Amino acid sequence: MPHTSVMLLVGTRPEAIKLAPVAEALVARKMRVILAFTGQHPNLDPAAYGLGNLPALRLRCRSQDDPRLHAEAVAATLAPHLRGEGRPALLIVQGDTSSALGGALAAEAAGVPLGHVEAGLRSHDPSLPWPEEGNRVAIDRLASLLFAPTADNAANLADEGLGGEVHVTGNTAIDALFAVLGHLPPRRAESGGLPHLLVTCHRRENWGTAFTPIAMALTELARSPWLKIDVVLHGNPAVASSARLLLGGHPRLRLIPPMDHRSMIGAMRSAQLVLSDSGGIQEEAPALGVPLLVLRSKTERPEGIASGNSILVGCDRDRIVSEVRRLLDDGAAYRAMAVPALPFGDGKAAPRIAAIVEEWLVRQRGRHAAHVA
Ligand SMILES: CC(=O)N[C@@H]1[C@@H](OP(=O)(O)OP(=O)(O)OC[C@H]2O[C@@H](n3ccc(=O)[nH]c3=O)[C@H](O)[C@@H]2O)O[C@H](CO)[C@@H](O)[C@@H]1O
Repeated sequence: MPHTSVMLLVGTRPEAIKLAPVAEALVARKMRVILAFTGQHPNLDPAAYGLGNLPALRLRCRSQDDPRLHAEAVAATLAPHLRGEGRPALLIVQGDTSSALGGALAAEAAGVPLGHVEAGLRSHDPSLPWPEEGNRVAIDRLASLLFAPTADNAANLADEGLGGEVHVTGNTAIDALFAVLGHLPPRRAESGGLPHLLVTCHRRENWGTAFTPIAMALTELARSPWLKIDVVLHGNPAVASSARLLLGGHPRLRLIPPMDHRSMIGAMRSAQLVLSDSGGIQEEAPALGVPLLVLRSKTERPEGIASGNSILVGCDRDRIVSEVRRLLDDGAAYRAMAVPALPFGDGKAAPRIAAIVEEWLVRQRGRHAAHVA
């Protein structure tokens, strides 16, 4: 009997956000979906992402200081679930986390075909971001089905001459964004309030002392009494503590606890400018038409820069301060960046992925039947 279920592996908040539309689209095609939560973000609530009603495994792998250990723990804990009766026909992982790498390694060990959502993103520098760039390359090598968000991502995969099938689908982040926008009230016209900066910063390369120049830039900007600055803390206590240490108690810098996705999109939509090192926010900001300054020296998402919605400012204090001031002073430059654009997808990535998976499963069953005959 061929196995018919599709397993989706979820480790972190962005994976839940980006795989929820895929789960919904697979279920809409009457496929059997099972979720596997690795525990990388231990407080992840499936119901908050619309994933509460599907059968789920909880692997409870604690996040580790060394991401390779987490990947190994996920691989070892997941592997038994990929064998025997519960064996899925396909394991789908998303993005570049240690959980996703662990899932890919478990699939390889158990001989379960692997699908990779968000395949082909490359910074072309294994150290930036580390370990994510290496994770992406390793996962793509193991995948049979590679769902590349953009044509550039597919070109990266073609350059590497991989064995799996590559499909350009768009990024499911935009599906998730559109679903959230459908639940938000219409955007209100400018109320004449203070210009508002929204900041997130959590990538490993900006942890600890590396956060200091960013914190100094924010403190310098906060000298302007006409500017409102909100810094959204990350759920990882180690990351949030740097922000608390360097920015806590400042009268004009507000530190906000992590928000649910809907509140986060609402906050982005009402900000003049977003400063962030997040991958997902690089995808969402252009679609919202909110100019974004990317707090990284390299990005695997150049599409947002090419569309004119984002600028790569790195982590230099003076550069961050001067770019923020320039955009707030120069109305024409600001308006040029504030034109909504969809360089990462049209919001229909998940139905495309589900259709490809269904067709692929039919082909696999055909092969199995031919083999048995
Ligand atoms: C190196 C790299 O870039 N890797 C990325 C990394 O994720 P990331 O950098 O995108 O991570 P975050 O910034 O945590 O998540 C972003 C999402 O969270 C929402 N958000 C944010 C703050 C909040 O308070 N509430 C929220 O709801 C926000 O709107 C957005 O949707 O792993 C992903 C999975 O594999 C990969 O796709 C992705 O390459």
